Amino acid sequence: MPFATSTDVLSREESWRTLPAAQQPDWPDPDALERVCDELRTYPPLVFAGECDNLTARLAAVARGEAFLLQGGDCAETFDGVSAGQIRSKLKTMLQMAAVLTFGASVPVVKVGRIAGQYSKPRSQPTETRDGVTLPTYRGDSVNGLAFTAEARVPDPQRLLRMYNSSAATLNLVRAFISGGYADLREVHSWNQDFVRTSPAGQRYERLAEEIDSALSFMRACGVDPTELHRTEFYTSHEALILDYECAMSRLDSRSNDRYDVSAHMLWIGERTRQLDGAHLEFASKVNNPIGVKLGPTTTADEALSLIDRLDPKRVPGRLTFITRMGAEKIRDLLPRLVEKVTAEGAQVAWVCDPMHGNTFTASTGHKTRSFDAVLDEVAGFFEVHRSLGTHPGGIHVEITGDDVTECVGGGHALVAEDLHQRYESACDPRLNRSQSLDLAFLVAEMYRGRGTAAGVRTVQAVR
Ligand SMILES: O=C[C@H](O)[C@H](O)COP(=O)(O)O
Ligand SMILES: C=C(OP(=O)(O)O)C(=O)O
Ligand SMILES: [Mn+2]
Repeated sequence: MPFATSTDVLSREESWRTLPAAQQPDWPDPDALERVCDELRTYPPLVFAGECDNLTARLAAVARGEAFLLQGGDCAETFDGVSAGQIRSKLKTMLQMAAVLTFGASVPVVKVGRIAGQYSKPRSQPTETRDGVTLPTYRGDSVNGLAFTAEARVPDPQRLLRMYNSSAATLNLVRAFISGGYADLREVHSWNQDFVRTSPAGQRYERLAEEIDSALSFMRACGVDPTELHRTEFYTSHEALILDYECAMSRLDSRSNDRYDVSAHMLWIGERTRQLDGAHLEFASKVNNPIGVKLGPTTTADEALSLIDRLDPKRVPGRLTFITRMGAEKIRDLLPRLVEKVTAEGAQVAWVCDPMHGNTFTASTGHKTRSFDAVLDEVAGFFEVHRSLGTHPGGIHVEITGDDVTECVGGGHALVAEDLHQRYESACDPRLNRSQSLDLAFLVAEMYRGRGTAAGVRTVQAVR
């Protein structure tokens, strides 16, 4: 029995409750919330502390420059999205992107989904107005409903139980796919079956899959068929936003007596909740999972150093990942100073680029969107900065889906604003669809190999 569940022990670790917690729901009935949290505290962990430590070790390799992080998935998972088809299609897209990056860039890829727990959303505005009616904003399925009705928008703590159950069901299927052979590299063609004929990205992928096949056949012919090729690791992550939930899901590991948030392998703190004197940092500082922090364009180098002191005082490589999301127009100006100061201080963090959240805009049609070119440009800027400083561009953090949605403009099919209404299905931010995601993976692999400057990669894209 790896975890102690005594509430006496748990209550010692609630120091975050004395600090201001941004972006928390206005739960109408605090007693109902408390009853839900009491119940969550009795539930089994979704992940095991040892798995979190394994991910820390993988992220340490990223920080040392020996591996690349691919972190991706929905902006907001939904309870309705917990179906075999949708889970398989998200996993498939991540596996295809990882195959492209591993083979195309010759680097081990650490795969982390925004999955099995990404149900809570921070928002820019507390309310939303449509046709003169003002209601509280949607804060993710863990809090309230997306439907624009007064009833749906009331925060309901019962949803936190559904978050746990939906996370468990999703994770169960992900684990089954991973251990049952679906993620075996020998399946590299089958992930593409429903895709290859219809899409240039699918056709390009098919050619790469053939090369992987040849390489595997060559290795087998040489008598080498290492089991590592048939085993894949896949980890889960989400934003640690609703602290009552995350705290109720924290447990002591009986092996080490260390505390872990067992709702996911990795947690990150968002741009809107990373205040140095706030509750989210306090909570994250008390759990041993690998932690990410989003760094937006207002982040100062001193803030970055203070974040390291708070979250990684022992300087454990792999513990802390900085996920920068500056915007394509700002990254080349703002990132160098952060990286320089952090590097000079001697802290070994993993640097990862989120090219989505600094590049959101409202299209002429009223849809919240992102342009594939801006996404690509931010990644290119990220590579340029790290290359010029001699530091490691450690990965990408992206909002993607396995479905053929029309949420971001540009990419291989050159979607335009007028296309967005066709399949705009995101509950929150616009995601890259499957073919845009694969396009991105190919271009990132080129940048990683050093062949792709920003301009060069844009030319490759234009002539395809
Ligand atoms: O994904 C995240 C945030 O919730 C989102 O970017 C905020 O979007 P908003 O400006 O629509 O609230
Ligand atoms: C809210 C998000 O990002 P950020 O905190 O960077 O705005 C997100 O990742 O969905
Ligand atoms: Mn988002």
